[in-house]
Amino acid sequence: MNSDLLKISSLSMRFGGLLAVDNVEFAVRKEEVFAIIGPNGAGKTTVFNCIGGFYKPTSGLIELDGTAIQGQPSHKVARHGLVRTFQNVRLFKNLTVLENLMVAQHAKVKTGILPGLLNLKSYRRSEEEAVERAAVWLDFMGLREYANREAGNLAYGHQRRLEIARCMITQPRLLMLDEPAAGLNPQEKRDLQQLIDQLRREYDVSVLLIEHDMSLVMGVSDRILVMEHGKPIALGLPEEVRNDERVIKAYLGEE
Ligand SMILES: Nc1ncnc2c1ncn2[C@@H]1O[C@H](COP(=O)(O)OP(=O)(O)OP(=O)(O)O)[C@@H](O)[C@H]1O
Repeated sequence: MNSDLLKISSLSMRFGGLLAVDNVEFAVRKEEVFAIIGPNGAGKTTVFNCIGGFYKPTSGLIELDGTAIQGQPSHKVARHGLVRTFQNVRLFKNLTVLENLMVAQHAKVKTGILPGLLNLKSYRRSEEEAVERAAVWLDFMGLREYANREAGNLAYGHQRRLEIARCMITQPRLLMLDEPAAGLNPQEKRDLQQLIDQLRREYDVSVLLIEHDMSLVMGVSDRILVMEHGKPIALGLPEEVRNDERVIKAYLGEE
């Protein structure tokens, strides 16, 4: 049985004369939390952008459960069950918290102009179901009391949780988190670690994250890929990576 959900082979991305990602290979297993770390400019975000359909890789293969997805735009990639958050939270800031969760489900709600105008029963039912799903995620994330507040007015930590809820409500197979701990206080970081753990356990989702916060990475990841200058320099369990000479050198060299 193949337990790999996402498989990256010989991935390279060139920007003009710069080889930002140089022959990267790794696989994320089903229900695994997999982190990519590395000093600034190592190529982590570029790998993310290739996987998420924001960049067309110069070469290489990206497979999700056996289906090649490289070069597909992000909305198509999302249909395969791969969704992401962003380094700087991206929400519809003028919409309420609940509305953000409703918009995220547009692909599931039976919309279409005619059924909506006629207020058909099937349309109403599917909208009710979407509200019910949103309520479940509001509770799960501790955001119910903010349901009718504009997303842009939420505390930053809550915005981050809403962004993750907005991904999870689409029932993804792979959740990609781009520096989810950035801007969070120590308590919020501990909550985030618990949250990631819980999502994987209860929702069978694999998590791929980029993160600079080492305590979160070491605490939550099953395996870690370390990149430097576009190349993978280590891949293994947290304790293996932590003690790897090349990794220590890459990080010390940064300071
Ligand atoms: N769109 C782009 N055009 C040109 N160069 C780019 C582009 N995106 C990234 N780069 C370059 O590619 C290299 C890798 O950048 P990338 O953002 O992937 O690194 P990173 O590991 O995510 O860094 P950080 O931790 O600072 O976010 C850098 O030298 C960067 O300047």
